[in-house]
Amino acid sequence: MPRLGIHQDFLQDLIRLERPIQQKVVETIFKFEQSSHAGAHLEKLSNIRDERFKSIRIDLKYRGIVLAPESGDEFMLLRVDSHDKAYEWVKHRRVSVNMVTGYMEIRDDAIITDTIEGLKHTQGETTRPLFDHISDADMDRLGIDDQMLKFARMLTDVAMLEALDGKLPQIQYDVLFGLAAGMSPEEVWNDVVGGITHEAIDPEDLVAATQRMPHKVALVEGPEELMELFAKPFARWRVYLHPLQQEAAFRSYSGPAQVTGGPGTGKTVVALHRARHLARQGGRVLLTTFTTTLTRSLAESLRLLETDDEVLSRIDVLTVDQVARRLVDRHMGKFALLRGDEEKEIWRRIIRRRSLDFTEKFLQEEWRQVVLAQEITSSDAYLDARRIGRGRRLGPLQRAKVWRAIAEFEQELADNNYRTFETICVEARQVLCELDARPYDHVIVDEAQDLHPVRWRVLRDLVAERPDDLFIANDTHQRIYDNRISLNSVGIQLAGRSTKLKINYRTTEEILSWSCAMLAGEKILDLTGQHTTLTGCRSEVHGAEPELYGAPTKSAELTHLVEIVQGWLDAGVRPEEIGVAARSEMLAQSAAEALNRTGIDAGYLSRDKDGAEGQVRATTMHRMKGLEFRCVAVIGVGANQVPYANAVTPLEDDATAHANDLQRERCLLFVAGTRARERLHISWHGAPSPFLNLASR
Ligand SMILES: Nc1ncnc2c1ncn2[C@@H]1O[C@H](COP(=O)(O)OP(=O)(O)OP(=O)(O)O)[C@@H](O)[C@H]1O
Repeated sequence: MPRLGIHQDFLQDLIRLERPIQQKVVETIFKFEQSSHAGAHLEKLSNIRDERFKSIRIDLKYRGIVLAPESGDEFMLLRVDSHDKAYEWVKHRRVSVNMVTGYMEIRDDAIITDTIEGLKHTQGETTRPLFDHISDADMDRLGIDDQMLKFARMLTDVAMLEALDGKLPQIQYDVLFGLAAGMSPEEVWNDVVGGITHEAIDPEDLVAATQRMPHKVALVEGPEELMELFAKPFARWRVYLHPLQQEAAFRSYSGPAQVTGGPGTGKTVVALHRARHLARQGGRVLLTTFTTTLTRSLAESLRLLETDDEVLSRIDVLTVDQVARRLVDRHMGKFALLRGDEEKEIWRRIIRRRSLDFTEKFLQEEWRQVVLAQEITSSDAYLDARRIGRGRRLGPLQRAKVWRAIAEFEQELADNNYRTFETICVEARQVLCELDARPYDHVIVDEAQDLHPVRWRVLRDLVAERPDDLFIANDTHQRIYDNRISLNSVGIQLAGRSTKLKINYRTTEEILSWSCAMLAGEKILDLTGQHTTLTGCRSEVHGAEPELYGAPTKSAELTHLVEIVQGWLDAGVRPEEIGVAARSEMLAQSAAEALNRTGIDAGYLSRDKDGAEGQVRATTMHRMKGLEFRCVAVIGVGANQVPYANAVTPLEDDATAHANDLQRERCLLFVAGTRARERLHISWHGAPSPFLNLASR
């Protein structure tokens, strides 16, 4: 039976077709696949450059362009358009096989030849060629063929290259784009070309070329799946993975491994595919992340990816705290969870009783960031402990006083059978030590950059040390809490098992580069303690520049927000595709109220509550982490709100902590901005945040 696949590079055009035409495309594809003789559906085209292109009738007016190899049953749908436009598109197109990657490529031959001719006449002596630092040998090694080399050598600026996007063979375009963006040939090789085929390449064998690139061709299973692909283009990740994503998700690792990459590069997608892959092989998998909001979103995506209940039943999607709590509940009996306000009250009592010159926030953090993080259980160990980034310096006497306060706090927890999330984790490890077998075969962690060391230790103990035990998706540029750890310190050695993704699939290049500028110059460390950067992280989609707006007052800012959101809704964006983020809960709630007052249905996203269908989502910047929206408004980005003064240690108390806190606030704004797929609106009242000046410089 013939099969008609869809090439990913052309899917976007199919998605833009009107719904009734999409429906007819679906019917055509399935009629084609059910026929015993595919040729009967295909029509020969005259006066075209490459006769392997055929046409298929969609209806009276529309035609599809199909690539039909000389032999075999695998066909590929490339384009659907009105009769004349479809013909115009295919007239000068040529298909070839790249002699380095072995992949099939399609180009508009006429436009490339004409451009080369045109450039011959316009070239000045003084303009420096764009690629004069790249040798022919490197170009050849990266798969640039003769025609493209001629073209590349004539370019003097990247805009000339971008003008031909969609007309050039896609991977060669990406190679040139990467080199023009300053990537070295090695980086381009690793990131774009992604490997070399060791088979002999036959330039005429399109079937073999197509088989080498399964990630580029979707063979959809049935009409429903295809219609869904059209309706939810952002679910494309289910069928197409970049070769690096593919490699990271399906490889077998000899121990813990990680996938890193800037925002929107598909780390969560890799984590989801890996969870399914390991569960399909029979493993018990924990897919875990930071917040319950994120576990709900992961569970939803997982159900899109896998429909087999038996496979799904082998994957638990839980936060680390939920897993730890289950273990402690089951094996240690009931306890009372200490609420945040109750904990503060205990610290306050201790401070009063002991007449201490510390705030309850300081003691709380000292307990979490030093004592629990380093598993300190004695006064001597605390006196010797490293307190990097803890703000206020403590002399020996003060340390002794703090330790007494902490010991009293821990005693009070024990006496009253109280637990905090962190102490539950500590006890969960004791439970795990005594179990005969570990509960999971594989643990997959998403948004791992923010986990506290006590949670990392639980994760380490949930699975025995074995191949494919831990898989960690993270981006430390998006670290928004105070947990700077090195994995080595919690017994997790990556030993180079690491993949870095660079193509952003979520955000436009305009939004991405604006957001990245906010972190320029910041020294960010990865989970192994090495310096990491966002260099090379890029998007291939372009759109509007982020909009910035300063209002005189908070109420004027909210009025403007309502207008912006209304504008997006009027343009056809669905309410749940709009996110509003603020630094404080209060402002995010005010935004939801302001929208509701004008008749726009908006809901506040909290720990326990997602927004409902048909509602604009408003929430804190923290809670935006890991989510995405078509349009995002980040509000309250004023000098008095971002950075948030209470979250920043004064410079005079501790310069390191001060710098760390400022960096974290910057990362927070970066996270909020990079949630936007198409439109980003940033506003403030009063003076703008100093971070914005830096970002727009
Ligand atoms: N191979 C792909 N093809 C098409 N879309 C993709 C692909 N990989 C990821 N995406 C889409 O890109 C967006 C971002 O993916 P994902 O959330 O996995 O990125 P991330 O790296 O985890 O992001 P962040 O760190 O910012 O939370 C999603 O809409 C996802 O569906």
